[in-house]
Amino acid sequence: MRVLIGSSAEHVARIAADNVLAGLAHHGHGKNPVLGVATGSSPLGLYRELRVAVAEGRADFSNAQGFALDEYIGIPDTHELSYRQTLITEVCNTFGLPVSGLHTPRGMADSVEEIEAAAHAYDQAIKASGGVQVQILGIGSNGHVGFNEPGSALRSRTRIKRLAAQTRIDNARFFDGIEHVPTHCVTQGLGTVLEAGRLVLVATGEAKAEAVALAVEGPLSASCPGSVLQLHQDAVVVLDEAAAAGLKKRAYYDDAAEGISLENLRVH
Ligand SMILES: N[C@@H]1[C@@H](O)[C@H](O)[C@@H](COP(=O)(O)O)O[C@@H]1O
Repeated sequence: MRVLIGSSAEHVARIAADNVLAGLAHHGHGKNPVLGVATGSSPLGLYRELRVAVAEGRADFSNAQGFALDEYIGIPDTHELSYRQTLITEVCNTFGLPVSGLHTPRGMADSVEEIEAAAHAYDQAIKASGGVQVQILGIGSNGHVGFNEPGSALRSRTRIKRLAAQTRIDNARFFDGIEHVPTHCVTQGLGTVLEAGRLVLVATGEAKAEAVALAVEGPLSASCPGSVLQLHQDAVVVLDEAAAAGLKKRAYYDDAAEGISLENLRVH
C-alpha cells in the first residue's frame, strides 16, 4: 500500500488524479479505460483534475466504461438523489465518460429476487468488461467502502446491504430529513472491489482520521471494511493532513513517497 499525503485539497486531487491515470496506463494499457467510480465529496476534486487532464490531451474517457460502487434501493435511477444521476453529473458531465458507458447497480425492482439477480449480473458485467482497471474509493466515517458496512465479509460480492445508522446520519444532509434516507442499498462487495487492478482511496478531513488509521494501520478486519486494502497489491491511499492525523508511521510514508528509481535506490 502507498500512502501519499497532500498539502492542500488541490494537491490531494492532483496526486489522486495522477495515480488514477498512471493506474489506467499500467493496468489498462491506456485503451478503453474501465474505471470504478464512487459518489461522495471525497473524489470531487479528483474528478475535476481528470477534466483538466482531458482538456490538456493527457487523458480520454470518450470510450471509457464506468462501474459505480453502489446504489440506493427504492430511489428510481432517474431521481436526482440516485447515485446514477449523481455520477452522471459528477463523472460523465465533468470528464466525459459517456452516459452509455456508465453502469450502476439496480436498486429498483418488483422483488428482492430481481434485485439479487441484477446484483449478480452486475458482477458478471464487470468481468465481461475485462475488469475494473482503476477503482476510485472514498471511506465512510465508520470505515465503510462502497456501502460495505462494518461486518461485511471480506470476500463479499455485489449484493443488498442494510445501511448502518451512522451512514444514514452522514448522508441525511442530501435528503429532507433522516426518515427519507433509504435503509438499504446494493453495493459491490469487498471481494468485487479487490479484483480491480489498482485502488485509489481518497480521504480528507478530521472526521475520516480514525477510519483511515484503522484501515491503513489497524488489523485486517470486517469491523473496518477499509482494512481490506491491505490485501491488495496496488492500493494507493491519498490523504490530506487532517485525515492523516491518526497515522503512526507517517515518517515512513513520507520517505517511501519518494518512489522507486535507480537514483533513489542509492545502489551506487
Ligand atoms: N457510498 C458512499 C461511499 O462510496 C463514500 O465513499 C462515502 C464517503 O462519502 P464522502 O466522500 O462524502 O465523505 O459515503 C457514501 O456513503
